[in-house]
Amino acid sequence: MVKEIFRLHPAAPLLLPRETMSHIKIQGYDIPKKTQILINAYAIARDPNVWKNPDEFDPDRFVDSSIDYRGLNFELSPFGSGRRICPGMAMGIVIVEFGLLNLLYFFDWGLPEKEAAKKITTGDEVALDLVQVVLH
Ligand code: HEM
Repeated sequence: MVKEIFRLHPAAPLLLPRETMSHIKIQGYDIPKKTQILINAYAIARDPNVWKNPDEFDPDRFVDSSIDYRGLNFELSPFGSGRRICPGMAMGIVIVEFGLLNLLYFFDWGLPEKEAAKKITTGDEVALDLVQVVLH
C-alpha cells in the first residue's frame, strides 16, 4: 500500500534540483558541467513502458516484486537515490506508515450514502499533489 502511494503520489514529484559537477553523458546525451537536473519521478511512475496500467492504484503490483523505494530501483525513487538520497527517509517512512495505520485503526471508512465511488477526487487529475494540498 505504502509503495503504491509513494509511486503515484510522490511528495516531491521532481525530487530536488541538482547540478552536474562535470560534463557527463547519459544515454547518448551530452550534459555540460553546471547544468541543473530534475528527475521527474512523477512521470516515471506513469510511464507505461515501466509500469503495467500505470494510472491504476493497484497495491498488489508489488506482491512478489522486489521493487522497493529505498533508492536502488530507479523506477520507484520517491526519496531520490545515491549520495544525495533523502537523509530523513527512515523517519519519512515511519510518519507515512503511522499516519496510515492511525487512519485505518481509529476510523470506520465507508462511502456516504448515494455517493458513487467514481465521483471521489483521488488527485490523479493534478500533476503536483503538493500544490493541490497547499491550495485546498
Ligand atoms: C515521506 C517523507 C519524505 C520524502 C518523500 C522525502 C523526499 C526527499 C527527496 C526526493 C529528496 C531529494 C533526494 C535526491 O535529490 O536524490 C530529499 C532530500 C532531503 N530530505 Fe527528504 N523526504 C521525506 C522526509 C524527510 C524528513 C522527515 C527529513 C528530515 C527530518 C528530510 C530531510 C531531507 C534533507 C535534509 C534532504 C536534502 C539532502 C541533501 O541534499 O543531501 N526528508 N527528500
